Amino acid sequence: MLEVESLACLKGDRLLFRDLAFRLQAGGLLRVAGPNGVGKTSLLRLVTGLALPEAGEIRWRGESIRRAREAFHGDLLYLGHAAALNDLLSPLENLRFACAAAGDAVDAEDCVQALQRIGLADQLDLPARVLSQGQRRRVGLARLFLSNARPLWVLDEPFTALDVRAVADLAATLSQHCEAGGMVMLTTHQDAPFARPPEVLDVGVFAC
Ligand SMILES: Nc1ncnc2c1ncn2[C@@H]1O[C@H](COP(=O)(O)OP(=O)(O)OP(=O)(O)O)[C@@H](O)[C@H]1O
Repeated sequence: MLEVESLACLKGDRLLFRDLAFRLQAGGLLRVAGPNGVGKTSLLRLVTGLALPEAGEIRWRGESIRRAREAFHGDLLYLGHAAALNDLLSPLENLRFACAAAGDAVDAEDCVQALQRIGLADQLDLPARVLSQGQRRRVGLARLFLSNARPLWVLDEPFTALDVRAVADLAATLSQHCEAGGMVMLTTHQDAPFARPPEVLDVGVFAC
């Protein structure tokens, strides 16, 4: 379980939010909501340990993520809002590099299958610089198919630039991960056809 208590976030000299709290249990799907600039991405960066909170505590399986950092990161998949691709490399090379950097032992065939499932069968070997925005987004999302062993998925705007069919497919993939006992925390400004409606955490409620 992911537990967040009394969280406060400082950006520069501005307190974005404080006293933010929530729990995410096995099978849970949490949508982080709120207007532009309220602090949704900032919250995800705190929860993933990429940034430090001004106050508060984040626990994973009952342990502070600061103390149990390695175990936490082994259980976590974080996809940021920008597709971090090397434009000179192909989708296949980018995906293999991302998996290797995260310490996931996946072979080339696994990566090919993941890219085919995400709809990039015809773009496997093109340089990433020629991909459309939606295709770039899909390269990052292909990691979902290689990350079932990681229970906690934290995704920043995963639906951005996807077409209607891809939005539906992604919503189904996230729903399946939750049904299998995983957890998903995501930001999005659009509705998606999840199997069950997500819980909503409105960051605006905690804004300063
Ligand atoms: N150094 C700084 N000083 C003051 N405010 C800052 C500083 N850095 C970032 N901010 C503010 O912190 C907030 C961070 O926004 P964040 O990206 O977390 O918002 P968001 O809710 O994800 O927005 P969006 O919906 O647009 O993606 C923004 O309002 C931004 O202007």
